[in-house]
Amino acid sequence: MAPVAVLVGPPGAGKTTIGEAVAGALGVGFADTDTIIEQRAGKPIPDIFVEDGEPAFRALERAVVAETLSSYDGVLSLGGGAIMDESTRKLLLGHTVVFLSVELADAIKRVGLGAGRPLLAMNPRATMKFLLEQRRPLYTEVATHTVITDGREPAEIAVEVTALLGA
Ligand SMILES: Nc1ncnc2c1ncn2[C@@H]1O[C@H](COP(=O)(O)OP(=O)(O)O)[C@@H](O)[C@H]1O
Ligand SMILES: O=C(O)C1=C[C@@H](OP(=O)(O)O)[C@@H](O)[C@H](O)C1
Ligand SMILES: [Mg+2]
Repeated sequence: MAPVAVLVGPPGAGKTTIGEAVAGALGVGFADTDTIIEQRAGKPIPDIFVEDGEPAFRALERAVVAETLSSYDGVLSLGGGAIMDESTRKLLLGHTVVFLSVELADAIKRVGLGAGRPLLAMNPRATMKFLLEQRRPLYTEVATHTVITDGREPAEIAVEVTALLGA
């Protein structure tokens, strides 16, 4: 069993929003690893970062991604930093992976002051700029498809992603 598609990209790319819409269009389930992590931890992501630390979040994330990649058959959205882990990147090989790309201006507009995203809690613009530069090669490495989202409405992006999945 494997997800119909795995969505990756930086915070604000629209992985959660587009993933839900694509799953709806395909008539399949939708899962977001961040939601599963919150359920497992019994608390929201910012609380995990504050109380347990980022390494604890990343360990939980690695386990949840590995599990869902082998057992989930709907559309799966990952958290933006999941691809930082080398073992996760290896596990993505052979999957249909859609990189939703977004540049700094739109990413910042979409995440605002970073509420709910602990990495962006301080200096959201500078942090986002750094994350985009650091991670772009990794998103590209794991992607089988890339969809540009800047200046586009979610509905239009979802139609493009659904079409490239052959549906
Ligand atoms: N193409 C888009 N245009 C404008 N706003 C968007 C777009 N995609 C997502 N958003 C908005 O940006 C915010 C972040 O989207 P989300 O799906 O949570 O992104 P991600 O899961 O990649 O971090 C949400 O408020 C969402 O409604
Ligand atoms: O970029 C990151 O490292 C993170 C992105 C978040 O998910 P989104 O990309 O859905 O915002 C969430 O997993 C966590 O706050 C860490
Ligand atoms: Mg998300």
